[in-house]
Amino acid sequence: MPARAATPLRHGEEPTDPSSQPTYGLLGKDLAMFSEAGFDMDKIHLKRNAPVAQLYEDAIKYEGAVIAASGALINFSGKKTGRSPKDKRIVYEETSKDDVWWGAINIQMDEHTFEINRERAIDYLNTRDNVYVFDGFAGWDPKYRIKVRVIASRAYHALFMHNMLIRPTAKELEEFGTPDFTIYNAGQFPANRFTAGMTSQTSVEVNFKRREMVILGTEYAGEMKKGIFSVMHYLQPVKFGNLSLHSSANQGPDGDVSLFFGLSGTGKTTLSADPRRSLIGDDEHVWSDNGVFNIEGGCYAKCVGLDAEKEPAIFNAVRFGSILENVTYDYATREPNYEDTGITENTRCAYPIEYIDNAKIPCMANEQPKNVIYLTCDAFGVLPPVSLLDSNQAQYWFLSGYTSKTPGTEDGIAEPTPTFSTCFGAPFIILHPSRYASMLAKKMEAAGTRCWLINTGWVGGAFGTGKRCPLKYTRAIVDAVHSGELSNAQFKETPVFGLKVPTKIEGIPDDVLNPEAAWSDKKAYQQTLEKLAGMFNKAFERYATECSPEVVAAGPKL
Ligand SMILES: Nc1ncnc2c1ncn2[C@@H]1O[C@H](COP(=O)(O)OP(=O)(O)O)[C@@H](O)[C@H]1O
Ligand SMILES: C=C(OP(=O)(O)O)C(=O)O
Ligand SMILES: [Ca+2]
Ligand SMILES: [Mn+2]
Repeated sequence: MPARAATPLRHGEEPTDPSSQPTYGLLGKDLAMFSEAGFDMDKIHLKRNAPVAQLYEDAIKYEGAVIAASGALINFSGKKTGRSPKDKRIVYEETSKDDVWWGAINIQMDEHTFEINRERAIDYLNTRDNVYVFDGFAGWDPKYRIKVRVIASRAYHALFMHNMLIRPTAKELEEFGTPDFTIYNAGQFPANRFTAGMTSQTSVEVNFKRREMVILGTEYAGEMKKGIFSVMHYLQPVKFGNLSLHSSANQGPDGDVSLFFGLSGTGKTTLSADPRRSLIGDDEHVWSDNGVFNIEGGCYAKCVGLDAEKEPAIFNAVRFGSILENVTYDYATREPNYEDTGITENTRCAYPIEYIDNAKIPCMANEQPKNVIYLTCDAFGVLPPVSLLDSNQAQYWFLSGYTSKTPGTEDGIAEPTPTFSTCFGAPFIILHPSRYASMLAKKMEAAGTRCWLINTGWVGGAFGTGKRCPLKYTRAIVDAVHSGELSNAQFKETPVFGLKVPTKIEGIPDDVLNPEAAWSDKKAYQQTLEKLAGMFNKAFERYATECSPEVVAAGPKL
């Protein structure tokens, strides 16, 4: 932690010279940078890397935040409580245009429109009394990390990125210099719908040439962390030859590393917080020649139904410094109500990674992953809770990215919605999926990594009739992967999908392991299975020319 001011303050006092404090002020050379960017430095009160308590006080004073019984800060993100993928754009410019996979995920924006929106964001920030800056790093490996600057209108957004980026030491902050990437977050201030190319009041846009991101018309804090993830999904492969991963990662007592891929809400954060293993990170990683490193300095857990018994590590991370987003609370006790989905089902908590007891700091491992786990949330309830994939299947399932979108994580999603989210994170990829997939296949082959498919979604019937696979069973399956029990198991191949399913796992009822047995209506099971297989075949058509015939053949057979 950086040093604090030497002069003790009395109640209500502000430091007379905030710039004398390394954690708070700005040096002369930094100030010039802000003036050049268009900030009205005579007018706004710019707070850089402000102390956590100061951000609390400002969020309470100006934004209506409250303090929860455990000391966490409860905040609300306003109208938007999930990401807005339809409003995300990438600037079309000569330095990156040949690498970007243009289309519905990476929607083009022209340079001029970006500049209009950037100016609009800065003009809005100039109308504020307080503007918050957080300078930090993305990427724990010093060789591959980038310097990120966040400029925001809300204290809660600064605290969020304080938690989610890697916090600099006082010395690193003093020597920070020019950032590699800057986010201008104007929060609630809308885009102008009459600006060419704007289709709504929300705009989240990335410009690789200017190394900037602009956010207008959404206060959902997740846009910032996933925005930096998109930046890393471009920079790591293109500039460093590294593979960026939408996965969590942890490490066992013998050093073995596991990666858990999965779209939002499938279980990356929950399953990687494991008392028997140290946590490397819950969401965004990079696989380099040296091993695996986390991009972030914190975690962003879903809070719906959060329970002290079932998820103790996450429950106990909700304390002073953590941000609860869109969680309601009891007025008298200030206890959060994790059952209430009145605002959104996508309630969240953002906390620094060291709030998890067995976090591995620095968050990296000089080991090639031994196990890769694909988490799929199958809303049809026909995929087995666990199966072993061979290398062709591993590539096929990664490109397919079959899962479901969970309620609330994206604007407009109200119930689990089946989707093919390539690379288990389509909204965040920048390059063509086959570039990530072929890097992954090479790395897994070189390291002899095993690949498992785990269905954290429905069992015994589809969403509506079946139930979500109980967490205790999924945890038992993950334990069986790590203990080696599953490597030595007997497997049986399923019809249609050709998945190798273990015939027995300690602690898991046989009818859970075998989805057909779990469905009471066998005919409905068969029909649903075939329907899903048809969806796979259709979805894979677009990748058929991008991979080998063996990979294409690893799909379902009807
Ligand atoms: N079998 C299961 N496996 C994993 N998560 C489950 C399971 N059943 C219910 N859940 C719930 O689903 C959610 C998973 O969310 P999370 O771990 O935050 O996903 P991600 O990190 O991939 O976005 C949590 O609220 C968790 O309690
Ligand atoms: C934060 C998000 O995802 P995840 O649950 O993967 O962290 C998100 O999709 O907005
Ligand atoms: Ca101005
Ligand atoms: Mn997560």
